[in-house]
Formats: sequence, C-alpha cells, structure tokens
Amino acid sequence: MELGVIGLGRMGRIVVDRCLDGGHDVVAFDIDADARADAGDAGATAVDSIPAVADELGDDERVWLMVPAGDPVDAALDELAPHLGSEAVVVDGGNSHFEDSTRRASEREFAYLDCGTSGGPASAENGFSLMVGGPEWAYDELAPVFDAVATGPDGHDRMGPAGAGHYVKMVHNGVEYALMQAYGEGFELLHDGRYDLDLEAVARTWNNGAVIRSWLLELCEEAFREEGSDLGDVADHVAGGSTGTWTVQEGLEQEVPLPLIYQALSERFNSRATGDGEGRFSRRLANRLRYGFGRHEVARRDDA
Ligand SMILES: NC(=O)C1=CN([C@@H]2O[C@H](COP(=O)(O)OP(=O)(O)OC[C@H]3O[C@@H](n4cnc5c(N)ncnc54)[C@H](O)[C@@H]3O)[C@@H](O)[C@H]2O)C=CC1
Ligand SMILES: O=C(CO)[C@H](O)[C@H](O)COP(=O)(O)O
Repeated sequence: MELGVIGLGRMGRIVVDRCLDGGHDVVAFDIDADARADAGDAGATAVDSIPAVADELGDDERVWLMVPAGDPVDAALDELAPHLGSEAVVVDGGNSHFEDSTRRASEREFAYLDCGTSGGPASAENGFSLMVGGPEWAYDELAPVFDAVATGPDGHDRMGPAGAGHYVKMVHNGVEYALMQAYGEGFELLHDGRYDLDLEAVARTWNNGAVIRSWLLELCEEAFREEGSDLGDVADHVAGGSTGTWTVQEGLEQEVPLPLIYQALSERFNSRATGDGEGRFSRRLANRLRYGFGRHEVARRDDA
C-alpha cells in the first residue's frame, strides 16, 4: 500500500519507518525541512507541501496525520481536503479530543479514522497499540498499514464509530496518570521511609513476577538505573495534562466518579503551582516517566 504521512516528529517518524519495514511505500511531509530530509534518507518519498502528498499518491489516497492535536490537525485537513477524492481515507493518529474527531469526520467528504496511539516513541521497535474509530470499510482497508504500525494484527482494533478511537485513548491516558501516581506514591514512601533502599532493585524485583509488574514499572526501573535511587536532579514539575483533563470532564458529564484520575491530575497542577524543584518524590518520578514512554522533556532542578 502507499501511505502519505504528515507530521514526522517523534511519533510520525515511527509510522514512516514501520510502514517502510512492512513493505509499504510512504510519501512524507513535515513543515520542518530537516524532518523531511531524514524521512527521505530512510526511504520515503519526501515532498515539500501537503497538496504534494495528495498529488504524489495514486488513485488509492491513504493519509496518516501525526501532528500536534488541535489547530494543526484542522489546518492540515483544510490544505489536504481540496486534493482528495471522496474515496480517500485519512487517519488522525494524534491525541485529538474525540469531539473534534466526530466533527472532522462529519465535515469531510472522505473517510476519517480517529486513531488513538499508545506506546510512545519507546515503542518504535515493537510497534504501537492502536484504538481506531470510524467506518468499518475504511478500517478494513487500512488494516495492512495498522498491522505494520501496531505490534501486529492483535495490536489494533476498531473501537466503534467516529470518535470512539480517541475516546478510548483519552480514557487510556486517564488510567496512565493514575498508575503513574500510584507508583509514585509507593516509591515516595520507600524513598522517605524506614530503610535505605536501592529503588532500582525494588523495581526490578517487582517486575519479575510481582502482581504489580508492568511496562510503567519497567520504566520506573529504568529511571532509577539512569538517575539513581534519589532521581538526581529530576524536578517535581509534571507537564502535560490535556488528555487527563478531558477524562475528568467526561467523568463529570457521565456522572462516573474518577477520584484517582482527578487526584493524579491535581498533583500535576499542584506541581506547577508550588514546585521549587525539590518537592515530592512521586511528582519527580511522574516527570521522569513521561520521558520514559513519550520522550517528553524532563524538567531538571535548575530549570524547574
Ligand atoms: N510522544 C508521545 O508519547 C505520544 C504522542 N501522541 C500524539 O501524537 C501526535 C504527535 O506527537 P509527537 O510526534 O510526539 O510530536 P512532535 O512534536 O515530536 O512531532 C510533531 C511534528 O508535526 C510537525 N507539524 C506540526 N504542524 C504540522 C503541519 N501543519 N504539517 C506538517 N507537519 C506539522 C512538527 O514539525 C513535528 O515534526 C500528538 O497529537 C501527540 O499528542 C500520541 C501518543 C504518544
Ligand atoms: O499519549 C501519550 C502517552 O500515552 C502521550 O505521551 C501524552 O503526551 C501523555 O499525556 P501527557 O502529556 O498529558 O502526560
């Protein structure tokens, strides 16, 4: 299959590489010229505008957007739409709000798939988990691409109609916040508690057979190995928050109590309001974990 990929940052570039590895042809564009050149070196056909992506594709117009959520998605769609036929399929693999996705799907002539993408840049080698919403025929049509970008056929599924993919990803992120908070609190007690513990050894032991083993816990182990048991100069400043905010808003709307997710989100907000960089260990671990899975910048004490 031939796929256009728009947005060649941390995530989009992995879409490109995994599609090329899977035997697909890729037409690639980013507003950043270096990113375009790198994708060209990797084997994609790099073009210098969004219309050129559509023009370069054959009759089967399949495009994957991996740009920041919000206005950049609408801007890319506005540029792309006049160059696509009604049989085209566009995938938005970013963290868009599900209501933006349902709006976009209804505004466009072509098929629109909202695709929640989990795994982050650290999943380049093994592939992502993909949660897709939109028309079934379009999902089936893109299945070979999803097979390549995900861990394989079991790493993607259609969650339901337009919006369902990004809805499921929003809730996934809420769970992610709460899990990070739970690990953070446990390690904070171990760090501040009665024994002088090697937290990398604790995490490694837990990751081998314990009830609470997980990938996030493997990332805790990695963080302690790379930063030390006291997390070195990692600051108590936790960035991000949009998807967790949406999850809490949706919980209020649906009258589903989400105290853990709300508390985890509040910890992030507090870390920014009060953080002097020296504060709570749980927040410092959450800050470092965001680098582990998402390659998000780590706030260090000097710049907290
Ligand atoms: N980093 C992560 O762990 C994850 C990120 N996501 C989502 O994936 C999307 C992309 O994230 P990242 O790759 O991490 O961001 P990034 O900042 O690394 O890359 C975004 C790329 O889009 C390009 N871009 C921006 N506007 C553009 C436009 N109009 N046309 C073409 N290119 C444009 C930028 O130049 C940049 O190269 C976001 O929605 C993000 O929330 C989803 C899952 C995990
Ligand atoms: O979707 C993701 C992981 O699943 C991204 O890494 C996202 O940025 C995480 O959310 P936040 O930036 O609010 O921590």
